[in-house]
Amino acid sequence: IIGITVSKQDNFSQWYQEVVLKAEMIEYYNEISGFFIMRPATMYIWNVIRKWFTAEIEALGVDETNFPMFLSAKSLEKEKDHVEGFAPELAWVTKAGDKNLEVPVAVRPTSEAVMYPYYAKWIRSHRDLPFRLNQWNSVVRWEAKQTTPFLRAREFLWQEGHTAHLTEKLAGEEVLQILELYARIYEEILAVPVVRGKKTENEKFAGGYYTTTVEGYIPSNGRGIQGATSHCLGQNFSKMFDITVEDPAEKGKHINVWQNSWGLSTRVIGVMVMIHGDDKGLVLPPRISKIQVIIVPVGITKSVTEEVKASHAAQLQDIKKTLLSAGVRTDEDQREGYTPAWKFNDWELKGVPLRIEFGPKDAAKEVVSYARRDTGEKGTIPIAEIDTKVPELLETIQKDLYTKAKASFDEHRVVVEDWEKVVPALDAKNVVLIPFCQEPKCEDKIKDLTTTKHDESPDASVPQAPSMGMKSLCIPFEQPKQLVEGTKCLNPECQATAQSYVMFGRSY
Ligand SMILES: O=C1CCCN[C@@H]1CCCn1cnc2cc(F)c(F)cc2c1=O
Ligand SMILES: [Mg+2]
Repeated sequence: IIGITVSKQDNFSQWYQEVVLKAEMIEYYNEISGFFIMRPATMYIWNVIRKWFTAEIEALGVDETNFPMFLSAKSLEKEKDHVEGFAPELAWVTKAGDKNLEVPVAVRPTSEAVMYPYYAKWIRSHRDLPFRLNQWNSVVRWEAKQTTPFLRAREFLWQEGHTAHLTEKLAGEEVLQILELYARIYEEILAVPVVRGKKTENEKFAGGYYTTTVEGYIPSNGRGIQGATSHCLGQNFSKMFDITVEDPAEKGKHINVWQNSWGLSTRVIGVMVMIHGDDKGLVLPPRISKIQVIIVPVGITKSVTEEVKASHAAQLQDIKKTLLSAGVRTDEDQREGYTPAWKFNDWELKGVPLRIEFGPKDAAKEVVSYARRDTGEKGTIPIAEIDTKVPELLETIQKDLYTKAKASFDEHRVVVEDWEKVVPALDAKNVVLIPFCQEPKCEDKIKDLTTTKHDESPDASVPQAPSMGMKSLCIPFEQPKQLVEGTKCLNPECQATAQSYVMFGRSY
């Protein structure tokens, strides 16, 4: 096994590709670019998330559904004004066998247009509300930009929830309930901190009314990344698709329902890899690690007597059984012909959070030796205490991973109230919180003003690589501080009054 050949610091994008490949999470689908094969290590993580989220939304009264994967041009037509921007991403089927299809069909990039004609049919009375369906599937978006595993693929797994409510208030409550579930997936399961907020007009889903989002931060390049979105669609789609109920307050009157749609995709796995991984490879939070503890036998040299070998082997089995019955996902590495060191590297590459080394010396002292994957810390635990100490250690690892990532995000999320300090802050791998007027045109201008074209650097001898401008990431629900009355928008070319602090950054 050759490990990761580049350092995360020096070559982040190659580091990332090597980690997802060598940790056996992904295989490139070489037949067609932009598609990736998700292997068991990935599907284990996705299924932990799916099980947890399914239980939570079932408790909210959401049912599961499964709609066809193809869209007719006719139903796409209904949402044409906001879909036109997406048209280049649509994949079309034009033939079946050697016959052209009368009417080409599109592969779903999302399922509003597939589902909502049937919402119109099924939702008649206010007693049908709230109407809530969720489906787990894959969608296809023929991305033009460079693709990368998990973060930007032409097909990805996600869940898409689509709900209908009687009032804006009821819809709004659910939008935030789901957003909080997304935040918990990141924070409690993936040990990744996120900022909760609302997208600006420029960044929201154009077909919707407003978009709420959880935003992540990638320390390696200081970029923001959209983690998952929960949209209130308002009555936009119920007007397009004529989804109405009789007004309970006024007989004969019909009202368009208020809808939400919310989605979280396998992108979450890429975010987790980028944040926790290191130069030895993947680092998995215990909550999502298929193997939480790997036991590696050590010290079985030629000089060890058969008798010691036998008792050591028996004790190792006891240790494994004790951990398994303590609810720890435990395995042993008995591969012949590989040194312990080789095995250590292999399991470190695959991100197993805790290694237990057990040899005759440990047996004699009635301890196990351990090594934490996240910090490398080593120690020993009395065999008599492993059923409590090992689960505790795994919990500590989960918490420490989150705490470390949270500290990094908090340190690199800075309030900037002097325009000159914005680009330097971005260059120092920060996302910034600036007083902002929230005008779309102003946001476009800010992106422009913060895009440094090459050769604009002071001494042209060192042509500064062009760096992308900053986009708005979200309007944080939790504002960093009270905005002083009358504060101006930070954009020097804008005279408008700032509405709030808005988080901006270079982003994925
Ligand atoms: O983001 C979500 C959550 C789950 C349900 N859908 C919403 C909005 C999806 C926004 N969106 C996102 N991407 C798209 C790509 C396309 F090619 C296209 F035709 C339409 C879309 C498109 O509507
Ligand atoms: Mg897109």
